[in-house]
Amino acid sequence: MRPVHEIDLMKKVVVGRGVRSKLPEVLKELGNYKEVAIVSGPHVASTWGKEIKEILEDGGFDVHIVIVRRPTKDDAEAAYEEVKTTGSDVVVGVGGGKAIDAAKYVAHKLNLDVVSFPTAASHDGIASPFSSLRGMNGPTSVKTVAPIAIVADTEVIVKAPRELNLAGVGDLLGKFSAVKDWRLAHKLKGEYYGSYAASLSLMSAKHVLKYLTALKRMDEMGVRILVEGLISSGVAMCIAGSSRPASGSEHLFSHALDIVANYPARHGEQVAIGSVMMLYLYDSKYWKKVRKAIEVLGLPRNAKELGVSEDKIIEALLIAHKIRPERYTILGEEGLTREAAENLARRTGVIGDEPEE
Ligand SMILES: NC(=O)C1=CN([C@@H]2O[C@H](COP(=O)(O)OP(=O)(O)OC[C@H]3O[C@@H](n4cnc5c(N)ncnc54)[C@H](OP(=O)(O)O)[C@@H]3O)[C@@H](O)[C@H]2O)C=CC1
Ligand SMILES: O=C(CO)COP(=O)(O)O
Ligand SMILES: [Zn+2]
Repeated sequence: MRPVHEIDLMKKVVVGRGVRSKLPEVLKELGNYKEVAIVSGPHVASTWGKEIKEILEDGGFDVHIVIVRRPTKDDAEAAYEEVKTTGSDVVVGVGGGKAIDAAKYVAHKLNLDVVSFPTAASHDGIASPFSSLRGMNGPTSVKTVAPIAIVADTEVIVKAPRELNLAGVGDLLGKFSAVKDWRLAHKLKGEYYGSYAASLSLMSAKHVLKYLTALKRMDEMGVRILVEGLISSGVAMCIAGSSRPASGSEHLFSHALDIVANYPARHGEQVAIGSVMMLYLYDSKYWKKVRKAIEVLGLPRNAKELGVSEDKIIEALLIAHKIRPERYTILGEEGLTREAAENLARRTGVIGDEPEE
């Protein structure tokens, strides 16, 4: 039990078709803002970013677009310097994970509110108080600030590249193992465990299995289900005050793969495969369910489809436990032996020809 538990949550969530037109009224409802900094990537800035700027200007705001090219601390710092010179009083992140992470970073440094306007639903950072930027302390996310509002326009997100949105589904599938790891750490190490946050996170993964057909279609209904799942997971992190409910050994595997193979695939694609392997270690029936879901959705199933060599998978499995030693998981303190890692990857079909039936 924690003596004091503070929770920062968003105040407003607007999800639906065409809700970008509601941005001015959402901002007016939340604060007395006048100058808006839109933080966006170069491609999105010239498409959706431009349209959002016009919508906000029509709503009476002064708007500055600040471009972030790479998901690095240096680029986020440059964005911070630029936003500072504009004198903006609110930040709106418009884009995929990179833009929203940078927007949260900038807002945190300037002590401003930040609104999340995802143009792709590629992971649960769209709703969490964490940013994942290269060049920070290691590959894991760092605490920045929770968005004060999320405005998710399904008409926008449905037009994002399908692989980006599918990666968001993969990130949600990771919650099956993440929550198991959290519970394990509570039982074995006495770590704080919040059952409400854990349930919320787990529910987002269960929703994926329940609504697999709509998610496979990834039409506006699918996008809505996905966004709601990502928000649910983001809220779980807000409640827990850490990414613990949403990130366990499957995320460690993904972070390790980013290190050994230099960011070979999308976050959620790696996490989903990691979850299959970690659930196998738990001897959970869910390893096959998650594997089946991956197959149905068309997410990468193995090393080849991820675009990495089988050796890199093994290397990642061998170092995963060292990434965040303070967060106990099924990988334990010593990690896996090479033989165990190879067996695990082979039996789950991540390397080799066929998974175990
Ligand atoms: N905060 C967190 O908890 C987490 C954060 N991350 C971080 O998130 C980032 C990955 O996010 P992800 O969304 O996959 O990648 P990006 O934000 O890099 O987006 C990928 C590409 O898609 C483009 N794009 C975005 N939306 C659209 C759209 N609607 N139509 C067409 N193109 C679009 C982007 O354009 P443009 O170039 O204009 O941006 C970019 O070129 C990484 O930096 C990773 O570290 C990962 C996991 C968790
Ligand atoms: O991706 C995340 C949750 O889905 C954040 O996880 P990390 O804190 O491990 O970076
Ligand atoms: Zn994740």
